[in-house]
Amino acid sequence: MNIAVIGCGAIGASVLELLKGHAAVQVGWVLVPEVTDAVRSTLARHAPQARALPALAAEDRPDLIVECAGHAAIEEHVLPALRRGIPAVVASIGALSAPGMAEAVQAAAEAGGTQVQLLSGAIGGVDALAAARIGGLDEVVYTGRKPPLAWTGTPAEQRCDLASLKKAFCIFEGSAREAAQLYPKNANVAATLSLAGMGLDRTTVRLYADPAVDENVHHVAARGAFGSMELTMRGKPLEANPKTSALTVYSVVRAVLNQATAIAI
Ligand SMILES: NC(=O)C1=CN([C@@H]2O[C@H](COP(=O)(O)OP(=O)(O)OC[C@H]3O[C@@H](n4cnc5c(N)ncnc54)[C@H](OP(=O)(O)O)[C@@H]3O)[C@@H](O)[C@H]2O)C=CC1
Ligand SMILES: O=C([O-])CC(=O)C(=O)O
Repeated sequence: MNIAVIGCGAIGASVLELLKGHAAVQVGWVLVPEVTDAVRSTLARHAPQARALPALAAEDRPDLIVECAGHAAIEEHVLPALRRGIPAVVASIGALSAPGMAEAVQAAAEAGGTQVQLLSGAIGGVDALAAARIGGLDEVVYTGRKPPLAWTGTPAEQRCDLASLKKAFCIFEGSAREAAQLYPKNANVAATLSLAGMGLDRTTVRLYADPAVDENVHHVAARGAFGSMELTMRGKPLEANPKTSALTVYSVVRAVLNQATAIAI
């Protein structure tokens, strides 16, 4: 299988490293806005066969595109690939909270006769929640808690002084749709849980900057016809980006390998 990886940041570089040497999967393309020295160096170490480009050319036809770049990459790369019939796996789930974007993704996949897989990323239990939805859900509440540093460059900076926080501070309470729009790099899990469960407008989200934690802590509680579930993930952040949990990388690699092996789990 010859794949294109979109993004070569904290997730993309780690994905390239973990896929290196897998006989069944070759990375043929890495799509980035600009081919910097850092990108060249990552490719030299982990994917020397790959070509780094700002976009696929018309004659480039990967078997799968793997998005780990950010919300803008959905419109820029994923929609055109889907329309061409190239399947995709996507990490930036929060992008689907923008008006009309979920419909655009669906229309592009249908036009190309292909499928896009929304990855579970930093959270677990998505399988259980999506199954529970079939029977009917009454409530889903997601609470995300990250160290103050992980909220730099976000609207949380206007809500509190992140550097001097002494105790947990609730920087957001509202719907998953609003959370994903305000915190595109920190609320993909909120969007994932709501797309699997009760939808972007009916899923309650609370986000905390918490100096007492050094991991990215995700808690989900759900009730419905199936019974109830409660799950806490304590994800180790990636060194290259404290906003992102390492499990996101493993989730991307799992999805790619599942497409290339005889038994998928
Ligand atoms: N589902 C989940 O649980 C999670 C999802 N995510 C999603 O994954 C994304 C990437 O995370 P992470 O690797 O930590 O972020 P980084 O900022 O470390 O890396 C992003 C990479 O994508 C590139 N990029 C940005 N925009 C585009 C674009 N339009 N087309 C192609 N490449 C682009 C960047 O290039 P440059 O540096 O040149 O801008 C950079 O190489 C996040 O923005 C988030 O949306 C993250 C964590 C969890
Ligand atoms: O990686 C994480 O812990 C989750 C994350 O950033 C997000 O939900 O966007």
